[in-house]
Amino acid sequence: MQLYKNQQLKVHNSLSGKKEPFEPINEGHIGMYVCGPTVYSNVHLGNCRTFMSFDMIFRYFKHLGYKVRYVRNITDAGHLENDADEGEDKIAKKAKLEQIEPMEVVQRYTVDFHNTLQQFNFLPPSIEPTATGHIIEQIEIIKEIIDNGFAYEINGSVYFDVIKFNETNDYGKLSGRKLEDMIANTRELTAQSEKRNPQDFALWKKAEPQHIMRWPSPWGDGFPGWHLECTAMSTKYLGETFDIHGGGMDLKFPHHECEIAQSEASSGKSPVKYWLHANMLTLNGKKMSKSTGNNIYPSEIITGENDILSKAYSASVVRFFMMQAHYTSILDLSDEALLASEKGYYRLMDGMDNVSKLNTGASSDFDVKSWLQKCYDAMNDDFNTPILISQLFEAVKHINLIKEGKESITEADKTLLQNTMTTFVHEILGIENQAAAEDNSQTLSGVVELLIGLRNEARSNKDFATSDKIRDELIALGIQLKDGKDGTTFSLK
Ligand SMILES: Nc1ncnc2c1ncn2[C@@H]1O[C@H](COP(=O)(O)OP(=O)(O)OP(=O)(O)O)[C@@H](O)[C@H]1O
Ligand SMILES: [Zn+2]
Repeated sequence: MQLYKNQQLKVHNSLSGKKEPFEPINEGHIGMYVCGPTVYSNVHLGNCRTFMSFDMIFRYFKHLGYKVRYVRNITDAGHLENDADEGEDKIAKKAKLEQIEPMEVVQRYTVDFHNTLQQFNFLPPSIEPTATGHIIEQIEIIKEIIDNGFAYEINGSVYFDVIKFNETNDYGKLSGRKLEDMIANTRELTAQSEKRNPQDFALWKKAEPQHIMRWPSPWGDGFPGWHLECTAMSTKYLGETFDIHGGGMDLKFPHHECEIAQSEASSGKSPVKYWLHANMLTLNGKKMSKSTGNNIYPSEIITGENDILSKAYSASVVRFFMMQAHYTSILDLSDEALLASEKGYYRLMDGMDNVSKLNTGASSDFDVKSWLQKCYDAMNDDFNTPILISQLFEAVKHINLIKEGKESITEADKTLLQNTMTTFVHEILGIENQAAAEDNSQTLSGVVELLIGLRNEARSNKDFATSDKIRDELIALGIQLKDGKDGTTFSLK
């Protein structure tokens, strides 16, 4: 795709609070980091919404022709139960509860995360680093921050000195908070706290003897602070200053504020040009959240096994529902909203099926080129997917009128319309045609059954060269045949 289409692309930068023209640091290239999940439990639909917003953004950048390096991490250590650097490590706590190794917890929920995202047709990120794989990098950053005078060691732990940092830098510029207000509003330090000030945050925590996830460091055995992990992994793969940092709104403070402070205190540079924040999915008007139990899991929606919704909804319908809201708006999940999305989804898929069957004429009543521009205008206005979808329905309206013979379209416009619909719906919004996918899988089953029949015939004729050839070539295509007493079955590898 030609780069001219992004000339007007604007993105909402949380740092300035404004929509700004998007200009990458290196022409034609984009570095994007998104905070990944802490893998201590199954991802709920709220988590999925944030990752889906950035999947759509990743897809659009790729479509515009950028070379994108998209880094989304896995937090597999160091995320404590609360923001005050107190409480247990979320993963260690779960491991104790289930009487398994912390790394078994990590593996179990990383697999769940990947499976869930695959169901929703996500593209994999370019790099998916883990926090525990980057301990050395984190220790190096802590040393720099200490050397620059912005952190102190106490009792085997290292804390970031927020008050010292704020003397020369602005702590709070992302979240719009003022340190004086934070100090005024903070409760007194608890007696057992070793921090100099309640606003200080942990870069490194000393591991108590019973803490399993521990690494050696210049300050003794311990583990890294959650905020530091993202600084280490983003700068390692994207550089000291990169284009986009994303995450849910709930991470703006303290997590992202601390990331800025850590970078400024180590490299002296502001780490990110554009901070993008996705808004929350709510249920009954409240944020979906693991800790409060106010949530629904994707598998519960797809199977319909839940007490909240009246029926099951497919992953494609759920994705369509999410894309109908702007990524910076709150979205509430309800049966009515999903039912409406389901109707809309099928109307859109029918429209797309009908385009190819349209009769063409000498002129067009539908100005496809200016419609196409409106689709780009919507996406270039801070990825406005609801406006884009209203444009897609505008096209469906014309498709139906052309089908009924009330309007006409030229062959060239029909091709452009068909290609544009496919591009925006499948490639950019990532919405699949569920029925077509099911049809394809039925066709595949039919073809494999036919080959199994031919192989059986060859075997009964003692033509083993042919029967082995069919089996081996299917294996090469990723299809495994299994002979049992009830006949031959197949599975996809
Ligand atoms: N209700 C929600 N809607 C949208 N995004 C959410 C929601 N809840 C969490 N997220 C996002 O999911 C991502 C993964 O976060 P993480 O694994 O740390 O979840 P969490 O904070 O433990 O979840 P929870 O808030 O449910 O306890 C983060 O980017 C976070 O902003
Ligand atoms: Zn992060």
